[in-house]
Amino acid sequence: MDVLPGGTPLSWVRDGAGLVGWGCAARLEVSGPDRFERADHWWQQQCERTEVVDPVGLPGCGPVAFASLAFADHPGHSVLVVPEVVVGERDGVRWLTTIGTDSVEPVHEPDPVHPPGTVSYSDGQLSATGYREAVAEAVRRMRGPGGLRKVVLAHDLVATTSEPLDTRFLLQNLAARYPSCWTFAVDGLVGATPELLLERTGYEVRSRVLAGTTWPREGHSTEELAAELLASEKNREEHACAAESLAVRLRPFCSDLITPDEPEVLQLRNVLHLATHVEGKLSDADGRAATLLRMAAAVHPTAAVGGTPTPDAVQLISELETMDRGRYAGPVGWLDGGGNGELGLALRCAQVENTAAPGTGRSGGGVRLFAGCGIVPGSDPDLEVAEAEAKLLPIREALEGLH
Ligand SMILES: C=C(O[C@H]1C=CC=C(C(=O)O)[C@@H]1O)C(=O)O
Repeated sequence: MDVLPGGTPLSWVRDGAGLVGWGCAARLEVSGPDRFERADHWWQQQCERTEVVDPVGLPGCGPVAFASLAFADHPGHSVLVVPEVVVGERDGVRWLTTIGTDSVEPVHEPDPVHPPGTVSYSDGQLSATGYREAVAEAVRRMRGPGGLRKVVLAHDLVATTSEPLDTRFLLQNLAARYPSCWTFAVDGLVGATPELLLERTGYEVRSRVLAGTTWPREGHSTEELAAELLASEKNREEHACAAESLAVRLRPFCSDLITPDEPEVLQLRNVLHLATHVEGKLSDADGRAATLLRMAAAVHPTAAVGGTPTPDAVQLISELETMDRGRYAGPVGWLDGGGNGELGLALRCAQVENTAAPGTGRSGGGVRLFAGCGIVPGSDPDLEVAEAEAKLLPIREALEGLH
């Protein structure tokens, strides 16, 4: 991450390993219900046209596309960026890839990272009060007839910085505080997600499904919070919906799929989640295993970000949230030319929109933060507002440079 120049960096880093990139050798923007399919087709074409010299041969070597897909079929656009330069690290091996040009000065002394100055917050398209009402309405509907088991509702918050935002400031702060999360940046969407939608390495596929949350409270030890979370019927129901949705839709691609019966607890600085690790072996019935984007199209949106049943939940999200999620809660990550890649869910993130800082006459920064919560019939709207606040903390603290 330290090698990234300013501008619009690309990142997918966890525990100091992963990929960072910059420059743009090729770019695709797509939208609509067939965005995954079109992105998949485009990437395969790019790879076919590219002559590759790769003496390293690890996943992530050779040409790479950083991808960030819109949550919804409408509205929202999805982006794939093939950087000119990629620096990667995996299993202690470091490499550098240049794409599309010989003239790039690959790794240079990057310009210094600029702090964002003072940060102020204002309501986004859906305020915390509006969010509470949306959650209460969802609970009312779920307690009536209709059969909706779960819906994930989110809201946004706008942060304005007195100085233009240097994305690297956010990336470095997020990676320092959340090393076990995937710190990502693709086309101005920046975050540190704990949730892995799908990882494909050769014929192996993995997922880390998260749903069901608690957060640190005074007078409660981490062990007490974890035990309470595991025993909470409401959180177990939220989690079961999410784990089921992933497993049921991933299974047709696999000759073997292992889904543990019981969730574990994942502990982060700001929250604790119920977590299920799913592992599978891809089948190659037609001589080729499914591509990562094809599988992502089938599993998205899981009930970690959508709900159960999916069509009703997605409809209710668009009715009650009254905001455009953009690429928040969509798949984000990277793909290589060999079919390997990792796609997380774009959570604990913000969309960077550098704008004029109000009243200063200077160019400052604008960032839209997002956080959402799984709502089930047993949800308490006040607690969901507090949970969303806890999920906004990673970006807020990274913006404010808190240690
Ligand atoms: C939708 C978000 O989180 C999801 C992932 C983990 C736990 C969740 C929950 O307990 O509600 C959410 O399903 C978010 O962080 O914006």
